[in-house]
Amino acid sequence: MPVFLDTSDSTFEQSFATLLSAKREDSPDVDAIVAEIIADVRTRGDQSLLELTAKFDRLSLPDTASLRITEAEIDAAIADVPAAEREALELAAARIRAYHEQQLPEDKSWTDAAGATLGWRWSAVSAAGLYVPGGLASYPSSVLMNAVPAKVAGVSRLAVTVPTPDGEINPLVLLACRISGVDEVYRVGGAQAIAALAYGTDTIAPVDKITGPGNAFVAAAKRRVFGKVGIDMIAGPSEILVIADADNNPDWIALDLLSQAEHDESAQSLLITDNAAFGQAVAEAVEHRLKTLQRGPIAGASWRDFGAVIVVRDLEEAAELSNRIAPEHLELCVADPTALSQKTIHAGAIFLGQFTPEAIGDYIGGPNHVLPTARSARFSSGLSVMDFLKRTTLSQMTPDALRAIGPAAATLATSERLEAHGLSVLARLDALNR
Ligand SMILES: NC(=O)c1ccc[n+]([C@@H]2O[C@H](COP(=O)([O-])OP(=O)(O)OC[C@H]3O[C@@H](n4cnc5c(N)ncnc54)[C@H](O)[C@@H]3O)[C@@H](O)[C@H]2O)c1
Ligand SMILES: N[C@H](CO)Cc1c[nH]c[nH+]1
Ligand SMILES: [Zn+2]
Repeated sequence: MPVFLDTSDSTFEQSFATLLSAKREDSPDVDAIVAEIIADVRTRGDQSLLELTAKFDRLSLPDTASLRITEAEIDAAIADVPAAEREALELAAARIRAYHEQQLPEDKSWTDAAGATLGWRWSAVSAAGLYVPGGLASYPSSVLMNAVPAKVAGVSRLAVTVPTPDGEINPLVLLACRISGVDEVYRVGGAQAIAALAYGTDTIAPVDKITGPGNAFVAAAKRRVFGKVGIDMIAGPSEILVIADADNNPDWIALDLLSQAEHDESAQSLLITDNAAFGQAVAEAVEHRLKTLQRGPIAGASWRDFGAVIVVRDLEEAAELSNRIAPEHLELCVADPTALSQKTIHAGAIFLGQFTPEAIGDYIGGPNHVLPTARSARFSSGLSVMDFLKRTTLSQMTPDALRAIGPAAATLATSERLEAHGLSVLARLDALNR
């Protein structure tokens, strides 16, 4: 992929199509392994969890009771968390909670002209399961982003599964569980954790909805249990699109692009600018910063590996391209970000103005950082309180309401050749007219 694309070049559409089509599929091998693991957990329950945990996480547990991380173990693990990290996590949780409380929808009920009382009611799923990836890939912030909305929605039982490779766990993950009100934590990972949450074992009671990111085995397992339980989404590699004019600090923009690139070697970081010289300055700043990064998949990499600069004629064209990209994260570093945001309608999350780096949204802003990737922002949204709620419709007829609309129901039932349907209405109408 060339680093620079220009919409006025004749080859632009072809290069842009290549950018859009970059995606990752799970291999059929992974799916076959996952199918076997799920079947084994369904048949052998906790015994299968113990064996798979020993095999994949190199952790031999003495008995099934130790699959659960006890409150005392959590207390011990979080005791030494430095105050600054504890306070930052607490501030993040409070801000995420306050934001998600605003999302709570209202029940509705009204009586229409026929006299029918109609409406709907929201209620939380009874139990939710949250998968937290293990090892270095585990983010305490992601625990908050999943667990807090579940609790705000009113989920009464929230169970977390997290692999503990070689018995190790990030204490901040446990602290985030504690702060956000998680009820149970299990040291189980991979497809076996998803199977246990979906089907239940003697130790892990089944849940109704599973959320949370994970590797290819976790993603394949979530796909397979969907239907038995609800799932949030299958999160792909991170993406960021920055639209910036020349009135920006190239180094700030370079760091924003790198902030998502460092999540994953398949992450994508794009800059759209109406000023070619500014685009060049950002590309140079990226290369410079890359030399100084010590850790992660992009240390030592080149900008060419994960990003591109697209030079456009004007911001109108930038908005059009942005809508075709439908990025997970969209930063608008332009003079009037609000005006531009009204034109950029397909994006998971929008960050307005040069003082709103995307990293604020990852941790502390308040909105959720679990967002649609791989262009799915065209038709879906980030995780929210709504993911843990369902809507039940309500209808109540009076005799007059049944007299008014019942005959039409009976007519439609007859036209669909559903005799009992029609009779269930007509029997009541007969009684009312007697
Ligand atoms: N999108 C996000 O917000 C986000 C956040 C954090 C992590 N992630 C992603 O989560 C993933 C974390 O991956 P991870 O592997 O470190 O942790 P993980 O917890 O997702 O997976 C570990 C588990 O995978 C299973 N596994 C590993 N090899 C296996 C094999 N050969 N056969 C069957 N099962 C096997 C094991 O059960 C192991 O416990 C990464 O892909 C990362 O990008 C995404
Ligand atoms: N940007 C990631 C996916 O949107 C979430 C994250 C967690 N920690 C830091 N960032
Ligand atoms: Zn991030």
